[in-house]
Amino acid sequence: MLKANISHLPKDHPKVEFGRIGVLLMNLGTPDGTDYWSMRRYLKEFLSDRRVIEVNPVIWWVILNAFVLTKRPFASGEAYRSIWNEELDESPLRTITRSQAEKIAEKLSDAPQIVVDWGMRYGNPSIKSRLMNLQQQGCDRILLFPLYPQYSAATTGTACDKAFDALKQMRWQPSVRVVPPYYDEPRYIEALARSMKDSLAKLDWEPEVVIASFHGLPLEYFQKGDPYHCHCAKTTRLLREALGWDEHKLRLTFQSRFGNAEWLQPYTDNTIEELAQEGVKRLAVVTPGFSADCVETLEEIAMQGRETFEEAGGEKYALLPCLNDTPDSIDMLEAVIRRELAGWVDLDVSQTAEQPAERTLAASGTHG
Ligand SMILES: C=CC1=C(C)c2cc3[nH]c(cc4nc(cc5[nH]c(cc1n2)c(C)c5CCC(=O)O)C(CCC(=O)O)=C4C)c(C)c3C=C
Ligand SMILES: [Fe+2]
Ligand SMILES: [Fe+2]
Repeated sequence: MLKANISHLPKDHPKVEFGRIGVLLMNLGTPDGTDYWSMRRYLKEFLSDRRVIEVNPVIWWVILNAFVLTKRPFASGEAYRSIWNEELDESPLRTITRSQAEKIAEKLSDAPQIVVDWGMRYGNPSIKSRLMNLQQQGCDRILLFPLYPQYSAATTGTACDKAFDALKQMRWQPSVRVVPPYYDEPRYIEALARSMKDSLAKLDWEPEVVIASFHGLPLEYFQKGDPYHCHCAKTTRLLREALGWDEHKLRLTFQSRFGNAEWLQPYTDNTIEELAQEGVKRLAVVTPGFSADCVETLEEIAMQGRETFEEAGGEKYALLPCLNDTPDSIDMLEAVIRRELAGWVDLDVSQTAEQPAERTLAASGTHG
């Protein structure tokens, strides 16, 4: 640990230590509780984000306050209650993200100058509070790691905005790097494929079809140039190749629609229903775009999805878990971090992640 030369400063000037490197995992966020006011506070912050809702802000303000925030907190609160981690009184997303940070920190203990922390774009712990904390611990270089394999302005973009907003208020800013989206990293695809095989092996039945369901996005955002759809398509194509499956066995769909506009298609709920109506009896769903299980996977896919499938005539249904804090997932995240820290710290790089061999300069709009 280096000590700054502050001999020219007054005696009561705070002691300044620097030389540490911060790694900040950033995920979406989560309410502090499932009651109306906790839900409302969380949804208000989320749905006031102009990266998430791109409609006219004045019109949206009226709709949000008059309609959405009077009803949605009740429905969302119920969904969160059905998956809440009662033991720790928090949402699964928060439990898993914290565990990911703790496990990564342990794996990086060969470099004691690295400090790993985690923060949420909406709700707590806020990205700003964690950045300040890292700085107070002596981090003058910080690696921001948005935990979204596929880039979207509505997730990765806004998480980085929030970090940069905090940096804007600092006199002495740390140097910052951002981990790129990892949708086509070989280690991510391999981890997904292995995790799927393990989960499928635990079932006493074999699915006829597996759906790869990603969080949706309004179609208009894609038309304006958001690469999210292409990243999802490429992840799915690489996953098919890794599993040796074709387009009928592993289908790409999009879930969690909000509002009345058209979103990316095909829709997960409609696909689940159509497959059952077409006579598919055994169906599994995997959600590769979520780095951790959350309300969108545990409630919408595991519970609502099952109901949809069974009501339409399906018999066997399973949600395959996200990568979460499994050893494979932590190894993959650690490898990406080690690679991205190159030049900042002299790390054992035998464990770093290889860059995808085939990532090329693709034209925007190129599909998977
Ligand atoms: C209203 C527009 C929304 C857009 C656009 C959107 C994009 C988007 N979201 C994720 C990942 C997650 N979203 C989660 C919850 C969630 N998402 C929206 C709305 C939009 N998301 C809402 C209103 C909610 C809250 C729950 C609800 O009321 O339905 C979560 C789960 C958080 C948790 O605590 O469990 C995740 C993760 C992505 C990847 C994405 C765009 C690509
Ligand atoms: Fe969302
Ligand atoms: Fe695309």
